[in-house]
Amino acid sequence: MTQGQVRPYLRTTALACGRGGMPLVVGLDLTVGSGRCLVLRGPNGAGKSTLLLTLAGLVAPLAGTVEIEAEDGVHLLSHRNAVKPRLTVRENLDFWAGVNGPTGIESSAALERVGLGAITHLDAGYLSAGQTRRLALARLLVTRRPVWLLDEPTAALDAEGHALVAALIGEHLAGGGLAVAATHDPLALDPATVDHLTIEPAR
Ligand SMILES: Nc1ncnc2c1ncn2[C@@H]1O[C@H](COP(=O)(O)OP(=O)(O)OP(=O)(O)O)[C@@H](O)[C@H]1O
Repeated sequence: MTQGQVRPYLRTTALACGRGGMPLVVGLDLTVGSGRCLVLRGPNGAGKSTLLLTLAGLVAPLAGTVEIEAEDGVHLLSHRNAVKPRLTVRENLDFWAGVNGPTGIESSAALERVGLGAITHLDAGYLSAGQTRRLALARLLVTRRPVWLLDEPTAALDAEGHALVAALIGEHLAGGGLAVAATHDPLALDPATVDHLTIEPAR
């Protein structure tokens, strides 16, 4: 974080969220501060993605509030990778830098970082599942955002990709950011920076 920047935080108060009017998570009081990662766990269908979408403001809460203090907004990495198959890998990233603002590292550096440096010219439609996920991760790097909401960030990634995700989150936290990550995989983060929340399935 640069001097003078507001330290980000995310807070929910008596939050209830769900889909189709059906509550999945109720009475949630959370605070996630700068330098912290909240790891969400729970079985398929418990409501982790729904909670992340609610935190992102894309699904309205059934009750309670979500408060996010962050000067530059939020990144949501969802199941959908938001990759345009007819654009090259590089064009995809430049598109997102244009939409979100090129406030992070250069597209070429971001693509090197996620292991796609040799195929920046390739149409994104030709990427493998793991390569597509890596391209989505590069989007987090080309625009600096203090709050990362990550839904299954390691989905489709190999062992080296899992380590990459842990390293990227670790650097984000060390830079003063915060993250909420839903995952079924182990995330090799510094335990001192991590809090855990298990979402139990609604009865
Ligand atoms: N638009 C919708 N309308 C009604 N129900 C929905 C809608 N979208 C999702 N659901 C339901 O909401 C529940 C929670 O789904 P959600 O994707 O949040 O679970 P999750 O914990 O992220 O699961 P997973 O671990 O499989 O990713 C599921 O039962 C799902 O079928």
